[in-house]
This record gives sequence, structure tokens and C-alpha cells, in this order.
Amino acid sequence: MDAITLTRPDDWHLHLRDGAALEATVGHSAAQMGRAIIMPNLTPPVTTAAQAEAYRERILAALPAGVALEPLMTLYLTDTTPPEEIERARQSGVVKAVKLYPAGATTNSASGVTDLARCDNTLAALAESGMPLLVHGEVTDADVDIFDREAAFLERVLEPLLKRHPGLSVVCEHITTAQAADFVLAAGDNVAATVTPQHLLLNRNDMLVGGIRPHRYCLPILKRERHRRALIKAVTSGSRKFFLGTDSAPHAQGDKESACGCAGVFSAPAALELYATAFEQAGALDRLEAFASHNGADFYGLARNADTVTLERRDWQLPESHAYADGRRIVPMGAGETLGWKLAAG
Ligand SMILES: NC(=O)N[C@@H](CC(=O)O)C(=O)O
Ligand SMILES: [Zn+2]
Ligand SMILES: [Zn+2]
Repeated sequence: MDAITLTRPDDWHLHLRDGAALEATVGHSAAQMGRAIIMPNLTPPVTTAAQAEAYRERILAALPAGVALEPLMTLYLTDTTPPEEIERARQSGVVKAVKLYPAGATTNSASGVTDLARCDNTLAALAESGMPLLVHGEVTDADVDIFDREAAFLERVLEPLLKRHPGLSVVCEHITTAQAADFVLAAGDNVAATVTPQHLLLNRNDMLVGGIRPHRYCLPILKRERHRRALIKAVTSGSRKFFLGTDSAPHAQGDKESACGCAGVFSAPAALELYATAFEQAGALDRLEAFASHNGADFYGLARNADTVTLERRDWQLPESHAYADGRRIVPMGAGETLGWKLAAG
């Protein structure tokens, strides 16, 4: 097979940032994706429908000429988000989901939720609205090891949450463990998950053996090989609960190559090629289209994209870095490596 043509994919978990960083990153996603769920963890975060509408306008204004990307906006849930804001978000027509960051769990999560019990009325309104809750599923308790934080979240937070709000749709974002894959598979149709390219292609040795590789550091952190295999099994299983969400999370090169480096992998420039590599390694290229282009739209109740993209089989080398904000550079996932699939020019 020398080429595969698929329905144009969507990215159901994407960080574009703002200002100059937004201008530097949005074109990479637009070249590949039809739509993207835009993460709200700006500083300050996007907590109201009005802020989401304004951010959407900035994204559209930052798009390079000749490419399109439909931003699907999200609200950042806080301890004090009122139920009325959920209704305003739904009525806006541009907000498609609400994002839960446990306070302190990840980049720009300081304004996140400290105790979900405080959000019960708002979560009831969310369940009523039909919009999903997108969760960064890690506990932040100091006594829980960083490699165990996702599994602990499932038991301590998510299971009780779904019991309290059985009508709530939940997307477990960027899942990294066998426990999370099993949890999603066993849950009702209201629970789904996104999976990143790094968690399908890399394990924690790839980050830590033979030298520390800061560009592979993200949250939730890369796990053991058995978890990577469980994720591959889940996304190639034929289950419609798993879909593409790159979690492409740009940080300037100097902020990653630092004594206290930021979490986040910038995968947008070659996202589809990276996923294709993972699916091909698993002997499941025929399952790529459902994961990348069907399952997410179906879960969100949106039409699948009408146009297609083509991946061609040819070796090409990923750039060492790309231009980023303020004259700085950004290092993409797989920098300098050779991939065997390339998205054909649109
Ligand atoms: N994934 C990451 O490591 N970082 C993300 C935040 C997030 O998705 O948790 C970021 O905004 O940089
Ligand atoms: Zn996250
Ligand atoms: Zn993210």
C-alpha cells in the first residue's frame, strides 16, 4: 500500500495558546485537522462563554491564508463556575465541552477545581446540557506517586463522579494506563477517551534511559511498556470509545530544556503521520480512520468531515525545530527522526 485516503481527521484535545504562540501553532493543526477541541488553560483561563467566543475569534484571525480549522471551544471549570455559565456556553453554540483540571495537576491548572463536591450543581447543569466533561484524570495528592496518579483518579474521583451524575458524558483525556483503558471499556456509552501519539509510541524508558529527554516529558507522564501496549490494544480494538486527541502542548525550546522543564509534547506538525506509524506498527492501519476521523465526531454528536486527506508512504525527516513566539524555537515530537508516512499536500 503506497497511499491511504481517510476522512479528514479532527483533534479532540489541542492546546494552541494565545498571541504570538497561537500564530505560530495554529497553521500546523489546520494543515491536518478539520476541527479541534481547544483547551482553555490560558493565563488567565477561559472560564466564561464570552471569553471562549473571544478566544475563538483570535484563533480564526490567526489562521494562515488558505487553510481552515474549526475551533470547538471549551470552558475551564473552577470551584465557582455557576450553573448559569453552562447554559450560556451551550447557547453560544461555539462551546462544545467543559474541562476539568484538578488544581495543580498540570500546566496552568492553578485555577482548577480543588474539590468536585463544590461543583455538584454545575455538573448537574452540564449533564442536562448534553456537553461532555473533559477530564485531566490525575489526583494531585502529595502521597500518590506520579506514575500512579491516573489510576488513583479513576477510583477516587471518576467512579464516584459518574455515580453521582450518571447522565454526564465524560471524555478521559490523554489516557496513559491499562487501568484507564479498561475503565473506559467497562463504562457506559457516555464515557470515552482520547489517546495521544506519544502515549502510543513511547514508554517511560524512551524518556529516561540513556539521558533525560525533556521533549518527551508531558502529563500524564509516560508509563511502562505494558501500559503502552494496553493503549495500542484499545485504540485498535474496534471500540468506538477511543479517538484522536493529540494533546499537542507547545512550550518554547528553552522552557523545555530547563532545570525545571514544562510538561507538554508538541506533536501538531506531524500528528497524523505519528498516529499512522503507531497503527502500522500494530498491524492495524485499517483501524486508523475510525480512531482519527469517525469516533470523536460520533461521540460529540457532530457530522463527520466531508473531505479527505491522503497519507503517502515515503520516508521524510522531521525538522529539528520550528519557529515559535518571540523569535524562539519549538522542538516537535520526533524531531530529526525519519517517518515512513507523509501527509500529501492538500
Ligand atoms: N499535557 C501536558 O503535559 N501539558 C498540557 C496540559 C495538559 O494537557 O495536561 C499543557 O498545557 O502544556
Ligand atoms: Zn491534561
Ligand atoms: Zn492537554
